[in-house]
Amino acid sequence: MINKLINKIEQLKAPIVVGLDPMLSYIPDHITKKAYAEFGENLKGVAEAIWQYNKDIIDATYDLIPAVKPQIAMYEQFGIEGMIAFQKTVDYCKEKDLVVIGDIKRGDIGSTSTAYAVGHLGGVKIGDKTFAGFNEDFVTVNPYLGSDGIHPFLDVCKEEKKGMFILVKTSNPSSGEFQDQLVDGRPLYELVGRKVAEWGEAHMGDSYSYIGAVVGATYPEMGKVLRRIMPKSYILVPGYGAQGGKASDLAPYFNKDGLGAIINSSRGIIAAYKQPQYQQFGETNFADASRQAVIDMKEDLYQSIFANK
Ligand SMILES: O=C(O)c1cc(=O)[nH]c(=O)n1[C@@H]1O[C@H](COP(=O)(O)O)[C@@H](O)[C@H]1O
Repeated sequence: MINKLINKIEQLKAPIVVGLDPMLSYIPDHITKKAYAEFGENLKGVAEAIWQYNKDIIDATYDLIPAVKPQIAMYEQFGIEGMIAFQKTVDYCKEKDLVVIGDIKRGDIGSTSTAYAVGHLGGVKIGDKTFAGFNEDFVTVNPYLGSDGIHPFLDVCKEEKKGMFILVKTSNPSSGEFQDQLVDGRPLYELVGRKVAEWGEAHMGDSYSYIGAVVGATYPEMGKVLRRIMPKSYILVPGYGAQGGKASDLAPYFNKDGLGAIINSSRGIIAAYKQPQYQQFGETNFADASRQAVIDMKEDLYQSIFANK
């Protein structure tokens, strides 16, 4: 799957992931009204609205982007109905040939991690048939329980030819509270980065490992160091746009081959119509605003990162 992701990034010249993090407050009235009329003003109605909103955004952007990252919490908050919307979104994106990164941030004791890995990347055998669960292509994984929480994911990734992005240095303001603590004189995130590189070397695609890392766009200095520590790991970079990460800071996340990083934007794309620069699209044409925001992000990254290389 890492080979497919890289091929698509190269083909489209777009190291971009659109984060599908729907919030009820982003969904235009015409969509919620229709969904409520059909399914009621309840969780089923909300889930239908989320699904229709996602579908319109996917239809408007899928030809420009290699990958999407649905964030499971945004669906989980609506209970089982939200999870059905999550599954419909994953399936639809796969129909559109997008690489799907399930942002699930899991990681637990070994036996529990196995269940997470099977549920999201693998399948369960019932009788003589195997049934896939959510069936994403990649997931995000939290390594801070230690390697027994990671190994089950490594095994399932190898078997299913899928991949994962392991949290190394997260984009949020308090990420340093624990991740920057010094261990033998080096920050903890570096130690985790070294482990990601080590796991990655044993799980290589053609040129990059299918074991990647998450490093926030908001910490470019650390991104530079981590790029060197994990040369063969793809870096998923959240924090561009809504969290203040700037394209001009992102060059160090890429390798000399112009590859090695993929930049996520969620609110900046899916709720673009709410931003002043896309106001002219209006609420009705929210998906066209998202398309324009993807085009602008691609240009922004190109000008800042690749134009002078
Ligand atoms: O794993 C992630 O994707 C992630 C890691 C991280 O360090 N920071 C971070 O923001 N994310 C996710 O990336 C997305 C960022 O959303 P926006 O800030 O709206 O672009 C959310 O889904 C976050 O959960």
